[in-house]
Amino acid sequence: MGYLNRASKAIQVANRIYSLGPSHHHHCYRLGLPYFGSNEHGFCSNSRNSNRKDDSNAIDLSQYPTDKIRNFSIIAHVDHGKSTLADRLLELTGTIKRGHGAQYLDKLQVERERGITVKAQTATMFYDYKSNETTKSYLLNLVDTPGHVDFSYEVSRSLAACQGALLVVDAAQGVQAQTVANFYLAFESNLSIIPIINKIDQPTADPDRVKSQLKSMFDLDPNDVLLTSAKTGQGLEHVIPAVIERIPPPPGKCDSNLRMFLLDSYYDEYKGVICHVAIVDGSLRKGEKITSAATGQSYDVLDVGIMHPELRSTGFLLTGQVGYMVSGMRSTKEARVGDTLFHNKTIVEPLPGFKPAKHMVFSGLYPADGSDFEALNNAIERLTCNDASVSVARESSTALGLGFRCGFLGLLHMDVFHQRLEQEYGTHIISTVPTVPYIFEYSDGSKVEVQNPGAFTANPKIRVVASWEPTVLATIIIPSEYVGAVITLCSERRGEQLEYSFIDSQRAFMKYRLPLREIVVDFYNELKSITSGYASFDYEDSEYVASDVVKLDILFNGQPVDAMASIVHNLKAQRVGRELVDKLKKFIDRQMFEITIQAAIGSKVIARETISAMRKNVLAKCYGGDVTRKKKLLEKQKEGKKRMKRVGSVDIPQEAFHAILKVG
Ligand SMILES: Nc1nc2c(ncn2[C@@H]2O[C@H](COP(=O)(O)OP(=O)(O)OP(=O)(O)O)[C@@H](O)[C@H]2O)c(=O)[nH]1
Repeated sequence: MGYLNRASKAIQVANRIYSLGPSHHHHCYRLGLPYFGSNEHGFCSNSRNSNRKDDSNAIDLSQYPTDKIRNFSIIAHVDHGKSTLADRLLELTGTIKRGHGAQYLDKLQVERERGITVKAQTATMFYDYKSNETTKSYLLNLVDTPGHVDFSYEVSRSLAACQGALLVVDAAQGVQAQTVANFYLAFESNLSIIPIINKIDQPTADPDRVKSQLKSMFDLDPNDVLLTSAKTGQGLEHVIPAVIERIPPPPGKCDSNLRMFLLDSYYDEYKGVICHVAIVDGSLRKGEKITSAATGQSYDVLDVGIMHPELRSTGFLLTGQVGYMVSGMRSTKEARVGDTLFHNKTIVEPLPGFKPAKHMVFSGLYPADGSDFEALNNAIERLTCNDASVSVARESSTALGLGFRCGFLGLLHMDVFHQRLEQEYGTHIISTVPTVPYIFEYSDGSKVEVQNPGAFTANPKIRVVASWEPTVLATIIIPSEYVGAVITLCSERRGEQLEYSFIDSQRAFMKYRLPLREIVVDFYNELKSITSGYASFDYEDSEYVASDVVKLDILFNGQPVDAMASIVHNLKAQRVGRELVDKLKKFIDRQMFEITIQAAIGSKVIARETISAMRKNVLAKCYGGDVTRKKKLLEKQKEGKKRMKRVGSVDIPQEAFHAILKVG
């Protein structure tokens, strides 16, 4: 986990949540770097100098025409060391002090716990490059990217502002699934790729083997490969010279009208929406008026600058530069990633934008205690300010009351969102079984997309005649001895093998088409466990395929719990129904009356369990009259009650809702 994520995210989080007082971030605003005034005719020449030479902190961006700029990204499989490498490059260029990264404001709790990077960040560095006896100063923009599959949209977003990428591969682990996925993202975007074999200090490092993998899989010349250890510093001195020599400068035209690409945005309590932008053509200055190609909305540019790595106001940004802009947008929803922004009253061709983030996993979120609806509403609103990739719609459930249906990019994205709601906003939530969007066709020819199985009720007049489910194309790389186990797992999950080959004598490469539904629940953990942790896995969205799916209802004392309904493949319905009922039984305490739990498809019951009546008395465990213990126990019971949901007359604990996530 690197400085970039830690610093920028932590600042946002700290300001919003922990009220730490003035942060580095605001300090930087106060430094108020000089504003160079306006110039109608381009800043492309390096003729402009700072008019405030007395300010040693001044950064004069006009000294950096496009040929002195390099924009690049670091891409890698999770844990191959890209954040550590990014930190080292920031240190090497004096952007942060050595060791500063580790001591800097903490990163998000979820990131710390899960060891993943949630959001990509950008930093500008300056480097004096000596070649042929002359020294020239370069401006380098490093765009950090997250590693996890759920966030691959962030990878493609960051690549749009780059002309090159460092492809980092662990010297011991070699090419892994996300190395393949990231390589192709970069390759398809026509980026210059600099292969780096990192962690060469490890005793198990085998750089020659990794070099031949890179050659055979991606046709990368072994002579072009850099060998580094981001830990010991070995080989790092060659990285920036390679960036300058091998990556082309940004291609934009400085004498054209402004075309600015919106890379990302986040919400800052004090400044409002802060946009990360790349200036493709022309230049942008504070005080100008700009318009969004996507919405037609106009804004005043209130502040412009670079991330160095904190926000440093520079008053303008020139062709090819990457930085931030504050423009009085009220919510990150106005800042559409991939949007083109241009000066008012100019006519420009919008840049090719991105596909909007595609929501692949949906789940209902309800307050564990019904009265906390407003608190949950507030928390979700604030959290989505910084994660516009979550879709939110209100819904209500007979079992759970008022709540929200949220769409996520993947299961990890969903988990992270849930965890942040609880950790950062102190909300207690009940989340329903995650589901993927299915398409149903009725006998009258109409089609519906179903994101919420609970709300999908059969209409006796029009029958369902066909159904489709989304699939993914999965890449799996494993040591050859695990091939059999992986093939078994994939066929249990209804996968279709598309490719099977060997990367080298020890590693197999497989491509599968798998129903998204089958990987949403616990696929990755299972894959890891049957391969002793050696499998690497990545996937991309693919088409919908026809599939025989049915709605499975769960009923308590004859009453369906809409939040527990799911859509499952017909062939698996029997088994899933049985497992759900068995599992639920374990979570329901005996109550004053008998409880029946049933799984049903339409009116056909496929599994049934009963819990006989008995009053559970927590105090029975207390011998004698220890008052404090008694009190504690009662408190605990009260706490437990809060997390119960009453369906009809049956109390269902939150754990029961969570437990059923794992079935399927
Ligand atoms: N031995 C050794 N360990 C390294 C080196 N570079 C990074 N690491 C360690 O490898 C682990 C993963 O490094 P990160 O930089 O967090 O990896 P990442 O690719 O950024 O991971 P995500 O941000 O989670 O995608 C950390 O424990 C690092 O300390 C290296 O050159 N040698």
